[in-house]
Amino acid sequence: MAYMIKEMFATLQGEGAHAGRAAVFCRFAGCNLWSGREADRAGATCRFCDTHFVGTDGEGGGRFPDAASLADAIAATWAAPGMDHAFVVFTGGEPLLQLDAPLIAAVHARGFEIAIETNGTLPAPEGIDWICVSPKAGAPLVQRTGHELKLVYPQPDRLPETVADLDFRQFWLQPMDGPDQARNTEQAVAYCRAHPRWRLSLQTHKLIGIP
Ligand SMILES: C[S@@+](CC[C@H](N)C(=O)[O-])C[C@H]1O[C@@H](n2cnc3c(N)ncnc32)[C@H](O)[C@@H]1O
Ligand SMILES: Nc1nc2[nH]cc(C(=O)O)c2c(=O)[nH]1
Ligand code: SF4
Ligand SMILES: [Mg+2]
Repeated sequence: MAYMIKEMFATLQGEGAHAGRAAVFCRFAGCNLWSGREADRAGATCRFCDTHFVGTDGEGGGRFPDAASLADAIAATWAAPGMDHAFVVFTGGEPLLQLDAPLIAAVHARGFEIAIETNGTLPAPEGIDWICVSPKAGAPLVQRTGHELKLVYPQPDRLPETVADLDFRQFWLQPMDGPDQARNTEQAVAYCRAHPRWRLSLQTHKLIGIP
């Protein structure tokens, strides 16, 4: 099948357990919780999104006709000289609308470890090495296992208590970026101090001005 990619770039993972690690980010176009149009934001299920994911017009984006062509592009974007610790993060938009077994196999064959950032509303296929689920208020949580759970905070209708006992290795609170970012960060710090299962995830790429 063809894959629609908004953008693809080499950077450091900014968030969560792998923060600071070199990675290719492959951002799929489209999401099931928001159209991506500002006019629709107020009526969307997910209203705080910080990302442009409509279309295929970004740096390194495009329509890739098959898994081999997309995996080749990901390998060409990897910026280090060898494939030691090669790492790709599939994100979006919602990557589980498109990520499938042929693409996982093709990217593994080129030497990558595979991570995903997902809203958890769709089941993840087998073979992903690191699953980060970020539950959203008002959306079903289908993918209830994984490696890290990263909750954007605060979401009054998706409290940390409702997901803290799911089968994940690590639990992160990520302050919601936007007009209340400073207050949201204070509240996330307070929550982590009172509930030590939870760690603070800062969006470090934004702090240092890299993509
Ligand atoms: C843009 S989303 C794409 C992947 C997937 N759709 C998801 O929501 O997990 C990537 C990550 O950014 C987080 N995120 C989106 N908007 C944010 C915001 N305003 N502040 C903090 N984190 C945000 C998401 O919760 C998710 O963990
Ligand atoms: N550097 C960097 N780290 C990230 N971690 C998750 C991101 C995302 O948009 O999914 C992201 C991103 O957009 N850039
Ligand atoms: S689910 Fe993810 S990509 Fe979709 S609107 Fe929400 S944060 Fe953005
Ligand atoms: Mg981002």
